[in-house]
Amino acid sequence: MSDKRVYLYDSTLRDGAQTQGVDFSATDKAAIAQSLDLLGIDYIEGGWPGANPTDDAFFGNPPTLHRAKLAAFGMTRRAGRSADNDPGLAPVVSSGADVITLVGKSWDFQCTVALGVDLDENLRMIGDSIRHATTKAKEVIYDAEHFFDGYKGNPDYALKCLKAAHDNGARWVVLCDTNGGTLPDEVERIVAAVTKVVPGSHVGIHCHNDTENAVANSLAAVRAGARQIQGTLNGLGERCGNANLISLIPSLVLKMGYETGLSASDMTRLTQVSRELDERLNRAPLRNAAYVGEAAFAHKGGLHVSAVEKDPKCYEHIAPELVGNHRKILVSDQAGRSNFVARFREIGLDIDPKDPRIAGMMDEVKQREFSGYSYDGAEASFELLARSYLGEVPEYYRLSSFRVIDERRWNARGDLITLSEATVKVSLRDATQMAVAEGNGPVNALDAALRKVLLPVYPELQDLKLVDYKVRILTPEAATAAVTRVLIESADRRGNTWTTVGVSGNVIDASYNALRDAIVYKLFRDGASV
Ligand SMILES: CC(=O)SCCNC(=O)CCNC(=O)[C@H](O)C(C)(C)COP(=O)(O)OP(=O)(O)OC[C@H]1O[C@@H](n2cnc3c(N)ncnc32)[C@H](O)[C@@H]1OP(=O)(O)O
Ligand SMILES: CC(=O)C(=O)O
Repeated sequence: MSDKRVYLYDSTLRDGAQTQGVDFSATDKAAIAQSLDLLGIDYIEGGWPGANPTDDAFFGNPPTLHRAKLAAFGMTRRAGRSADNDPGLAPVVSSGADVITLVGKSWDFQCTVALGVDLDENLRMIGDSIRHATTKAKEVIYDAEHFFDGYKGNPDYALKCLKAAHDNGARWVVLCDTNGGTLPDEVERIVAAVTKVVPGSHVGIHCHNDTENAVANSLAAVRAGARQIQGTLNGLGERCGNANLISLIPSLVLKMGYETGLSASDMTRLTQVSRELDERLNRAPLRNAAYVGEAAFAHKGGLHVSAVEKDPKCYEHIAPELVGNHRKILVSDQAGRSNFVARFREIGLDIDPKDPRIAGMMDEVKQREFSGYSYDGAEASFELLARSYLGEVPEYYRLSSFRVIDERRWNARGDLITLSEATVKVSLRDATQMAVAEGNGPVNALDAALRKVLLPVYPELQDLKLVDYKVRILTPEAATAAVTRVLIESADRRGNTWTTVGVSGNVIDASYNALRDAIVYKLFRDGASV
């Protein structure tokens, strides 16, 4: 095996499950394991058999893996027990997993304080447990908890712990920066010292992100000779998390020239895998996530876009496609002509880059951004603005007025309820039409009334769904008189999504503006006839 091969060990389902706010079901775990397997990760740590019913259910019916080895996690035997008579160790070693990973102490301070055992007994706990595990699984790994703190305090003892594991059959000894306080230069120095005792091809690294250095520390360990990296998807994990495999893998492969189990085509799935995890956790993906974030290759500054148009290398450290991401050109008050021209090309708007109307459009966007609009997250409103400026957007309807009433009252059953009612009046194909609708809130009522009046003429709107509604206060110092910005995300059944923006000192008015753009954009995209 090449000296450049680094093995990836994913702990999303174990250390990741220790993240505040994360609670995987056994089904979640199976789906994530399959996604990691497809990606080309070498080891997938499924959890701790015997620790909770979810992990028991997962190991009771493990997913079929084609490329990865499944690892079961546990701790070394309790003090004073034998390894084959330890009720905590038993479910781990009999889990049927290909690999058993046992965490054990390697910091003398932890032995005396946390375990309350003498240092020799801890060495026996490690050796006995590892030896016992080797009789039950094909491969055994020792996670040396607090290794770096231990090494700094008592290097001889920390190394003895590694030797106890290695000499008793551990395939890997993994140096854990459990408290996450070690810096890259220390990691590199200490790992280099360890490889004089245990060969680097048997040394792994497990870093926590408490100083935001988990990825840098893992890369430093590899530089010093370690050949296994433990980490998690999107950096999940106890406290500040673990080393983020999603950003670590491309750095390791594309920048440092190491090999992993991922092929170049597997790497193009990184963005998808990262976002699928966020989707499962019901949280928004981090926009500025390295490599895979929506903003990782988004260009906003006019100078940047002008140069990226000539050669993307001017402002991109790698081609976004290598990790399955894509380039994005934003239009905002930071934009120059190049941003506009690039954006027009993206939306298929045919305009000569030298057209003098572009300057007028730029002024209008900058003025609107000054008043609170933000177009870099509301592409559909920008497209409507640009196309309207060029006279391409028909007037599908003209709003004459709307009125919204909120009422809080007791109903006949004695419950306190709040209802909204909206009335809209529009001119539509030369006739005035009016509709009234109720909703659980004013925007909901307004949306319902607009649909009621527009649907008979534009059946396309049947297929318009509002999927997200966000309000941001732009002038909090003005308290309840503040200017608000509303962003609405809409979707249709074909899977198209688009975002629109509205701004006003009145939140209903701002919502109407964003709602109007959402409707008009849908009609325009569908080619609705006026
Ligand atoms: C660095 C890490 O992230 S390691 C992984 C940490 N993950 C978790 O803890 C999640 C899963 N853990 C659990 O579900 C529970 O803690 C269990 C089932 C493992 C143990 O639960 P309990 O038996 O109730 O023990 P509890 O968690 O309160 O305390 C841990 C015990 O293990 C002992 N212990 C801790 N580490 C080790 C070790 N490496 N080897 C042997 N014993 C250990 C502690 O001294 C303590 O013993 P005590 O009960 O005699 O005081
Ligand atoms: C094993 C582990 O999770 C740690 O030491 O951080």
